[in-house]
Amino acid sequence: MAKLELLPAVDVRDGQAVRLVHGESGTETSYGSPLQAALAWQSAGAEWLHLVDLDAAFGTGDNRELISEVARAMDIKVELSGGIRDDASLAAALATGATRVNIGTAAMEDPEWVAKIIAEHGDKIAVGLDVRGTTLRGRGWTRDGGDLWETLARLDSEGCARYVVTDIAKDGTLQGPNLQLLKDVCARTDRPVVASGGVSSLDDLRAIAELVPLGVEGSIVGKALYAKAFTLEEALEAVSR
Ligand SMILES: O=C(O)c1ccccc1N[C@@H]1O[C@H](COP(=O)(O)O)[C@@H](O)[C@H]1O
Repeated sequence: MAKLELLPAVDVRDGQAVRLVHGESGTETSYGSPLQAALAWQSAGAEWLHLVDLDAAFGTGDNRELISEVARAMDIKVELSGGIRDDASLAAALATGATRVNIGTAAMEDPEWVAKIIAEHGDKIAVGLDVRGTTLRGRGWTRDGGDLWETLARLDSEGCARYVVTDIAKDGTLQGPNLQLLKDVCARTDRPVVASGGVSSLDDLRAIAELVPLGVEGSIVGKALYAKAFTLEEALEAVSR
């Protein structure tokens, strides 16, 4: 059976690595230098880094130069998110050498552009399905963006290669992932799914790994690593068999 990929997260706000609760602005806990965090995950054996420009996602500026510095310093694969909504921001994101980029708001607000970039860039484009219940949320998760299932069907028909599925109610809470949501998404698409939100323990990761045969390819891990609930080495070991 394929093993679950792990993507430790580095979310950047105002130049710092932070974690949010439910993705809400103002709930930041700061963890210092994004580059140091990213290098630490790489040294611990990560094969992927999930790198997010939160200011770009919230529309409160951007950390573009710092994000680029971090992405370029990595020898591992990078998934880049936050504020990628037009040709200029996509070009800047791809120019960092990121393995793939993750599109959130634009998939709801600018479907024609997203269909175009999926056609042009194939599996370099993932779409972030960030949901409360089954309602998508965009613009820093502050605005409703339509129905999950309608959007998933549309993106599937346009050839979207991969989805990053976040249950906002779980994100940053250490309350465990929404396994039912992941199963439901996998039942409606044959594209790989990356799980995001709520991982609190090695058992949570083992439970997500049980979904690999259904189509879950990876899991983002954020707060649990920063809170030292387990080490990345332990997490990689837990999902390696
Ligand atoms: O990761 C978070 O905690 C987060 C919180 C609030 C907003 C966005 C967040 N993360 C990432 O940003 C993209 C969406 O960015 P955009 O809508 O395309 O600008 C989302 O998919 C998450 O990867």
